[in-house]
Amino acid sequence: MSRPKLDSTAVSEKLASVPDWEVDAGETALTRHFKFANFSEAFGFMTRAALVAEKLDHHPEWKNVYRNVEVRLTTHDAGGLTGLDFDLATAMDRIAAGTGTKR
Ligand SMILES: C[C@H](O)[C@H](O)[C@H]1CNC2=NC(N)=NC(=O)C2=N1
Repeated sequence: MSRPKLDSTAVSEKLASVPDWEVDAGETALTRHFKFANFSEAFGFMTRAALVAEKLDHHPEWKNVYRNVEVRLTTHDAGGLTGLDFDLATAMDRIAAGTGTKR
């Protein structure tokens, strides 16, 4: 699935719907740090998010340390941010909200 790279205006507009995420200076990626109650919650989040990512055919760059999950979203094919990154960010927010996220 090919999506157009978003310009600065579109990125700003879409960021309003995922306020817990940050955009890097070059507007190439969305990042968010999730902190869960324990490792099981963190890994459960990753498992559920992985299934959504596979369904979207859009995959996160992420790192898990104990109950922390660092996520970076970018569209490699487009060399920047596309609607898919915001779709996956929205899905991750929804999943985390259901698992007792601690920030
Ligand atoms: C062939 C397949 O659709 C592509 O390689 C997909 C897979 N997952 C992907 N994930 C991300 N984050 N960016 C991509 O450009 C991408 N491309």
